[in-house]
Amino acid sequence: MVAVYSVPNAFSTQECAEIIRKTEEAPDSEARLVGQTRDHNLRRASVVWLDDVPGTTWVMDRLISLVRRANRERFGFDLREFAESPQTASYGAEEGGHFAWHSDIGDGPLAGKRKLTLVVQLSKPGSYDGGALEIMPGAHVITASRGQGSCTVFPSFLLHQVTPVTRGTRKSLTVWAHGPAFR
Ligand SMILES: O=C(O)CCC(=O)C(=O)O
Ligand SMILES: [Fe+2]
Repeated sequence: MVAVYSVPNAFSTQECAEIIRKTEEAPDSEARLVGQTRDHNLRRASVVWLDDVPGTTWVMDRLISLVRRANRERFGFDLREFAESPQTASYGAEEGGHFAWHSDIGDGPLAGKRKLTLVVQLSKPGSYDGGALEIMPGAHVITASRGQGSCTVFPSFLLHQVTPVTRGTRKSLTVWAHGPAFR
């Protein structure tokens, strides 16, 4: 089984631009980690919760159908709900934007039920350097497509990272699908 499922052009260039424009109008918060700690060595990014951005229901609808498709075609996990708002993250070179190796499954009531993680690349690949999304399903690291609008889905327990952004800004959109905890 290939551990990472990807869909190129899951969102069009215009749709990515629309999501960026709408989230930039919303106030952002410095990224908090699973468990609400703030560890800048682990992650530096600013985050907007999509539920706080008006007029983005269509985005959630698209994300849900992408997760359903990935789960049907690849993972077959017991998924029950989308218990957390999708999150847009902005990783800027000036702030040293990055997210070190981590798993998305945490101790909290919601983070403990995460089963699939879906990430959409919102930025044009040439607009930033670094900022690669890397996933480690085993001995090898898989680098997610950088294509704007591409979507990458993987089990939330897999270690993954965003390498430091060294030029420009990388924006991404993440959503989790939840279900009974893995045993
Ligand atoms: O921005 C990304 O590509 C990954 C985000 C992430 O790993 C997370 O929010 O848990
Ligand atoms: Fe993550």
